[in-house]
Amino acid sequence: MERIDLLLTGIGSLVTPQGNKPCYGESMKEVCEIKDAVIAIRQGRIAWFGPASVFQDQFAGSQVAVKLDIGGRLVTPGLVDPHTHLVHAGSREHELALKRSGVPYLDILAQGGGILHTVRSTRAASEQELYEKARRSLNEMLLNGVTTVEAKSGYGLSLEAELKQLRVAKRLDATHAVDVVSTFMGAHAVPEEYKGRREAFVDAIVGDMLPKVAEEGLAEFCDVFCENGVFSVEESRRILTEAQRLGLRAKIHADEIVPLGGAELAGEVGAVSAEHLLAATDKGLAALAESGVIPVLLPGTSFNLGLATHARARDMIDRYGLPVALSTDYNPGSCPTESIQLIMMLASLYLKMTPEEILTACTINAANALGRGDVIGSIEVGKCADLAIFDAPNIAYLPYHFGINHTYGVIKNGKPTVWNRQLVAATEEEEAL
Ligand SMILES: N=CN[C@@H](CCC(=O)O)C(=O)O
Ligand SMILES: [Zn+2]
Repeated sequence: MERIDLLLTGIGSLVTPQGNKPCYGESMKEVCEIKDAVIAIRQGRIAWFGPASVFQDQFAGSQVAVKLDIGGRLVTPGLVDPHTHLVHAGSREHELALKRSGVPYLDILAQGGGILHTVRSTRAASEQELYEKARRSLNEMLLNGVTTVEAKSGYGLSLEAELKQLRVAKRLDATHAVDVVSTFMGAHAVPEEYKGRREAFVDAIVGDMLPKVAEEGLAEFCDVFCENGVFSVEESRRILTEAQRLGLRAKIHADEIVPLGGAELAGEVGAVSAEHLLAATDKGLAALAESGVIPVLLPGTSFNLGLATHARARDMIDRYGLPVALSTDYNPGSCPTESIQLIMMLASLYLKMTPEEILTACTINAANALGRGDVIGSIEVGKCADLAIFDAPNIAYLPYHFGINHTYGVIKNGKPTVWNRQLVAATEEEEAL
């Protein structure tokens, strides 16, 4: 083999889904496991992986720049978090007592709290303040084994404030080791100045915000909170269709609280993903399956909202053959956690997903929910060398031993960015310069 930049040896167990495409239904269980493995990395990409004995036989004489012994630990693809509200200011712990006393999420929003509280803080914050806060969250995610994350806007709800959020996400993508994929979500709530003038706000999204976001290349996706009292199916259709016309791909916060028909709309417009889906009907799930829409499930949100029901992952996988993905939904209201490992545990507990399905949902299916299945999400020759190293003997151990961080190391584009549980100094390129 040509020169190897980094050789990872002593991998106790390498576990990965296979291929670039989403894994549908039953195939979510079909992960590949190699014990006593080696991964060779060249120019940030995976050059070879397989059993150590085969490496010894075939490439023993290769020139290796750096060799790292993984010490018998578990290696998986870097985890992908495909649904977060990463960039925002402030927090909402003052709403905790209200929430715990049983006031519903949508009532808090209708009273001007919830998302609208975060909109006020985010509008008041400087770009640098937003950047610093989101950077700390990204560090937490990286320490959890995450190497790519999606970030939605939607706490600006005015042209300037939405652009401000999206510019911060773009800057983070350029400066932080974790890749940040941007989604424009101007349709996250109707802002106070448009109270009683919903149509005018949708006009502003379609007429002012979307064209500017597209022109400045600030987002790849467009998302809408399609929910009772937030945006109707008709309004969501109008926004997403216009976004698609401008080259953005569609995502939908669909059927989170009531079965409004968001899943059906996702199928109709050919959305890349439909997210939440707690209340999705059978018709809605069939529509996802027919159109190849990826369901992104967020068990941290139903858990933290104290709901008695969770998304029907078993039906989605077993009956509809859907390619389920998982995500934190990190946001300051319904799910203030950066911990994808907590989500793995909740997916096991509440969604009854197996460890293999959970790994697939957090890697190749999540990568496809971001349109990146060809470059990340599985350990394949030629793909980005994005890897998570866990202090765990096998993948079942991750949801089993809960409430701690199992990450020992993270390799991003072939470089160690977390090692021995610590961020490596050059994780943020800006600071390294
Ligand atoms: N449901 C809508 N949006 C977010 C919550 C945002 C917030 O409460 O600040 C979600 O996905 O859960
Ligand atoms: Zn969300």
